[in-house]
Amino acid sequence: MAGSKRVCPSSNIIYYPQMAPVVITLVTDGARCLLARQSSFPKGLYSALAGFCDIGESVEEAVRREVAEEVGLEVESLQYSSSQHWPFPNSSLMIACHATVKAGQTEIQVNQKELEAAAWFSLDEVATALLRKGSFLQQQSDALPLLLPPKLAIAHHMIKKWVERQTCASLAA
Ligand SMILES: NC(=O)C1=CN([C@@H]2O[C@H](COP(=O)(O)OP(=O)(O)OC[C@H]3O[C@@H](n4cnc5c(N)ncnc54)[C@H](OP(=O)(O)O)[C@@H]3O)[C@@H](O)[C@H]2O)C=CC1
Repeated sequence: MAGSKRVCPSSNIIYYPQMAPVVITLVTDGARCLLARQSSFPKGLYSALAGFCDIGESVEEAVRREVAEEVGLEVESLQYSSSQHWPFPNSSLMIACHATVKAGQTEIQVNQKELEAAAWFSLDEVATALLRKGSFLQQQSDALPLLLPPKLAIAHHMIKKWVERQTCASLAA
């Protein structure tokens, strides 16, 4: 709510709600997109790379740092996509970007402290995963295909946008 604040009745100090900026990046090498998972994710679920911005960083710097830290890749170019308020664990402003790495420099080095796995996925694999019917929770089972974040998450919409762009590009080619 705009203008939210609390005033301490004894000191009159005003406290405004805090919000943490988070960059979330969908990395592509031009043909594939990079998705990653943490061990805390439901089985089979992969998402875009996310991380809290550090103090003093621009969005561009945060994207480049997070991609380098989490998967050891250098971002060649990046483009802002969209944003979302995200209430978990505390209020975050998710800032979504699409990033491209150089075609010849795509070897992933997974940072095991942050991620359980990361991999490149083809347009077919991601498009098929997006089309799967049924709720996200109902899809959890032992033999799992690729699962993607639910529609309420900005990650879902970034992945969908990438599939749409790639599909248009491949039809035009
Ligand atoms: N809406 C969407 O589509 C998606 C949203 N997200 C959200 O993005 C956020 C970041 O993702 P991810 O890095 O994977 O998250 P994690 O929950 O893995 O957080 C990583 C670590 O960042 C540190 N940290 C730095 N600043 C903060 C802060 N202001 N608040 C909390 N922790 C902080 C904490 O480390 P320490 O405890 O060592 O201080 C934390 O454990 C999460 O809130 C996640 O829910 C992620 C993916 C998709």
